Amino acid sequence: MRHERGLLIVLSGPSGVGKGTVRKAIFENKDLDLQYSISMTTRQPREGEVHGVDYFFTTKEDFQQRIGENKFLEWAEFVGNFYGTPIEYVEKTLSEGKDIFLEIEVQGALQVKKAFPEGIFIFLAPPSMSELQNRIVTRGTETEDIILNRMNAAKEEIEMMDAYDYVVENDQVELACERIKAIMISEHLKRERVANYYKRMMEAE
Ligand SMILES: Nc1ncnc2c1ncn2[C@@H]1O[C@H](COP(=O)(O)OP(=O)(O)OP(=O)(O)O)[C@@H](O)[C@H]1O
Ligand SMILES: Nc1nc2c(ncn2[C@@H]2O[C@H](COP(=O)(O)O)[C@@H](O)[C@H]2O)c(=O)[nH]1
Repeated sequence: MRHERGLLIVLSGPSGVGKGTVRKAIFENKDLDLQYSISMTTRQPREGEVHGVDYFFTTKEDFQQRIGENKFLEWAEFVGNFYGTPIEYVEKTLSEGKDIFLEIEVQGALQVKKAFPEGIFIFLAPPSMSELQNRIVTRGTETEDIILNRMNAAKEEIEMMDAYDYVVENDQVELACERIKAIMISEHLKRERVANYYKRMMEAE
């Protein structure tokens, strides 16, 4: 039996920890029937990024107008750019009983937790700060200044780990994926058990 609304899963953590890499690996498994929430950003596209696949790229003016129109479930300014989760797709997906997966930074995740306390909040943690820096440098997409700012943000973000339901270390991509899949399966089973229990109670009355 499937509960009526889908699950909202938030994967968060510092820049460069591997959220995108792990998320793409999770989405390779089509059995999970998971929808990805494509964020909107004012950041310039990186080489190879596609509008409507990686992000919806937009201007600061358009982003600010959307904030005024309450078009975001959450939004945040992160190291000089705006990022936000379009609310309409999230609501539509959940109301169709499908699970939705958000990959966002920490300020945004905490906003979502207030709006959706029933969501599943997963913090992806690096094996060490030096490995985090190594990953973001090796990715080769950011300037030295931006890397420094993102590493400074990472120190504050790591302090918020306690606010999450789960902490998953991304030591190896395959292991991190397996841990996240196990969390999602276990959360589904828990909700099904609760729903079945209530159904039995109602039938017994
Ligand atoms: N477990 C891992 N071991 C080694 N390298 C990894 C691992 N996971 C990801 N990486 C590498 O680390 C770099 C950063 O990964 P990725 O872009 O997925 O991070 P991110 O958290 O999505 O970053 P951002 O928040 O800036 O978008 C990439 O070059 C990726 O290949
Ligand atoms: N609060 C939000 N954060 C988001 C969203 N989409 C992505 N992000 C996070 O921003 C940083 C930087 O991303 P990058 O692509 O410029 O490296 C990273 O932690 C993303 O996960 C969002 O909609 N809201």
